[in-house]
Amino acid sequence: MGACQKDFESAVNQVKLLKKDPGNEVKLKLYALYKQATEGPCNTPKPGLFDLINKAKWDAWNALGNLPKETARQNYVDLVSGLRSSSDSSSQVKSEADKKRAGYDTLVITSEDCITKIMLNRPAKKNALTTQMYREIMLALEAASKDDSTITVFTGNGDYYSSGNDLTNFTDIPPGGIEEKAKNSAILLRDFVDCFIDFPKPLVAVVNGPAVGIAVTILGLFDLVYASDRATFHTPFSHLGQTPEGCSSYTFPKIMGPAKAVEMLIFGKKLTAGEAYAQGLVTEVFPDSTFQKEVWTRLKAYSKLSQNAMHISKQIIRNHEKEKLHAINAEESRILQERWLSDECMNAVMDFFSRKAKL
Ligand SMILES: CCCCCCCCCCC/C=C/C(=O)SCCNC(=O)CCNC(=O)[C@H](O)C(C)(C)COP(=O)(O)OP(=O)(O)OC[C@H]1O[C@@H](n2cnc3c(N)ncnc32)[C@H](O)[C@@H]1OP(=O)(O)O
Repeated sequence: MGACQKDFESAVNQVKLLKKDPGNEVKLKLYALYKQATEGPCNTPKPGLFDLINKAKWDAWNALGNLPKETARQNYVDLVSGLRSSSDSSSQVKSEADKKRAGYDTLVITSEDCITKIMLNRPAKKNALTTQMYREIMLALEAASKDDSTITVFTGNGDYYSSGNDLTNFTDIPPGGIEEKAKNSAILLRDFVDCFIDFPKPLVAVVNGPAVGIAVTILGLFDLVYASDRATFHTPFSHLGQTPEGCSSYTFPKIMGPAKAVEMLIFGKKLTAGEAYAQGLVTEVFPDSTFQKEVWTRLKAYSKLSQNAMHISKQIIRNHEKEKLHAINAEESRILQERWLSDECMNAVMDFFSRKAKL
């Protein structure tokens, strides 16, 4: 039986009494279901690119498509009921999420010595990027662009930097179907990459281990890339029926020349850290045993340099290409939206999961 208006109103009140912050993804789901249950399908204008929070809310609501109001009401009540039972059973235990900077479930963000560090934090999944993670990274970049740090650093927790897009993003299909998912994912990808193109402060990647897919391509938009000698750089797009993103169709040929870019982006050649350094993708390689110590000593020294001079220098170096990069990003995202619906891509994703199932 569907939830009645009274159940729904009671669930709305219970949300305000939750003991534990349910995290951004759940809050977005609650928001979207609430709007759908009370107002029906989203038909308000889409917020601007830099209005990140309202845009994330709009995306979440819009993703519900034509879900009937009654179903949204029931889903809201079910979600709140699940949150209440998990919060009751875990209230004694301080969860991992509580220890992190509030509001991020998939990242650990710290600020020290004028450096904001954004650490990808799904080590058991090799820091594969879920849709929640893409959104949290955008929010973290927005916050870092405004905080008083001089430098922003990305790194990964565990043995991987990141294994790229989480392939479960392909299996989590909403009621609107795969076409709608592909459309929304292309918007998400475009917005995600735009945040890197526009990021105003020096952006540093501390590549602690292997990097795959979008975790590699986006490096072309970073200002410094430091790599452990354990790191590798792999863009297996053709193996996955996919095509380059992160503006790499432009930045990689520019950085390493077309011949080497083609080896990586079309043929999926995996580079060692030394090879990536030789091609100009990596600024410097360090032995893994001293990697953290050497890199952070260097970054702490850099972070004391004049903040304004560094930011203005970055604008001078990057600004004249921004428009071009945005156009390339839009085109790469548009092409991928089609690719994701192809049999080649679907079969490659299924292969990954069926190989896992056989192990
Ligand atoms: C309808 C359209 C929706 C699309 C939504 C798209 C949103 C934007 C997309 C932007 C475009 C991005 C493109 C890319 O990034 S392409 C690259 C994608 N990545 C991969 O293909 C890597 C896949 N993973 C692997 O090949 C291996 O896991 C890896 C070599 C990374 C490590 O192997 P190893 O044997 O050492 O470890 P495991 O495989 O056992 O991994 C441990 C657990 O982690 C899970 N895992 C790892 N990586 C991923 C991943 N990328 N996606 C999902 N899951 C991943 C793995 O399954 C293991 O999990 P279990 O312990 O539960 O088995």
